[in-house]
Amino acid sequence: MGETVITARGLTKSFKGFKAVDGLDLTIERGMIYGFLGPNGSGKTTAMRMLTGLLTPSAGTAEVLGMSVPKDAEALKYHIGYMTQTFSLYGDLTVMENLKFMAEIYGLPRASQKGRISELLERYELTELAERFAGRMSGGQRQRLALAAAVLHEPKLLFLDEPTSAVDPESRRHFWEQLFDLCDAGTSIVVSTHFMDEAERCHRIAIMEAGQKRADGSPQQLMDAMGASVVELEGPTLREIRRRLPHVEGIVTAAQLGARLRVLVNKSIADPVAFLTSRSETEGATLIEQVRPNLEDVFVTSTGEGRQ
Ligand SMILES: Nc1ncnc2c1ncn2[C@@H]1O[C@H](COP(=O)(O)OP(=O)(O)OP(=O)(O)O)[C@@H](O)[C@H]1O
Repeated sequence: MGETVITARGLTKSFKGFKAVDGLDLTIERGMIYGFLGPNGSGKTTAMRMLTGLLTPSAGTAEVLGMSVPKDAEALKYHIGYMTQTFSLYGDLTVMENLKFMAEIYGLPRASQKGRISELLERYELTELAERFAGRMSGGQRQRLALAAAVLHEPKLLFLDEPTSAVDPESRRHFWEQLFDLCDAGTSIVVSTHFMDEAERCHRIAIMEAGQKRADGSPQQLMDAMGASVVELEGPTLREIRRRLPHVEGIVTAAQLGARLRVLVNKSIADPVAFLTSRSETEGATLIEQVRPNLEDVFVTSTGEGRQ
């Protein structure tokens, strides 16, 4: 096993008796992009805020970069970067002023500030925008500025809370390339998302639901270990089949995707295609074939909708 950057045991946060994060165990290794995948309210932000030392856990322990949080939060802040869900820089300061301000906050030596800021302006395509007020920038530009600010002090560990929720797919792809560059240069990254395609890019993910971790592993491991087979059906009567199937024992879920019905069949059924073909509920189907699982299937089988 590699060096560990985060270890959490039983991490819990209650707000007036409501457990936003409930007994979270985590082991995150260095050099990894680790994703929290979960719907709104599943506890991703709360977990991150505890791991950055900003929020005191109600129970459990966490060690981040060898420091105990929240006790060592002050020292930890110089070694981590945190990009929050909402833009946290100053709209009425320019790009340059924002970065200079952050450089002061992080205590970057004056002599190296200028060089580091120009390097980041260049890397994140902000040089031309240096005098623009941050409040006047597009979603994608703001996101690049927020990332530049979060890595100004060359943190060893970077937390990104739903970083691409407000940007278009092209900017999102570009942003992920930048994350892989950072990762390649030795930065470990923890990122939260509710996008499946984004989670699929992570080296490892935790699937979160109602404050608890439902699954943990690489996307491939999770797909391989899934407790269901995936079968797709075609035919003119898909909506009827869709209505009938959920009542059949052994069917986990059925959902239409374009011209196909995607059906998750419990792994206990050895030949899912033969099983579905023999059922009267699939009458009218012109094609029944097994396909490869994707992360959304894993998500469905490990969260409330599909858990047995
Ligand atoms: N300060 C707080 N006081 C009370 N309840 C809170 C507080 N912070 C979070 N919660 C609740 O805890 C739950 C988890 O919230 P959290 O923001 O961690 O989820 P999330 O997965 O990050 O979702 P989102 O994407 O919406 O931020 C939610 O039900 C939320 O309303």
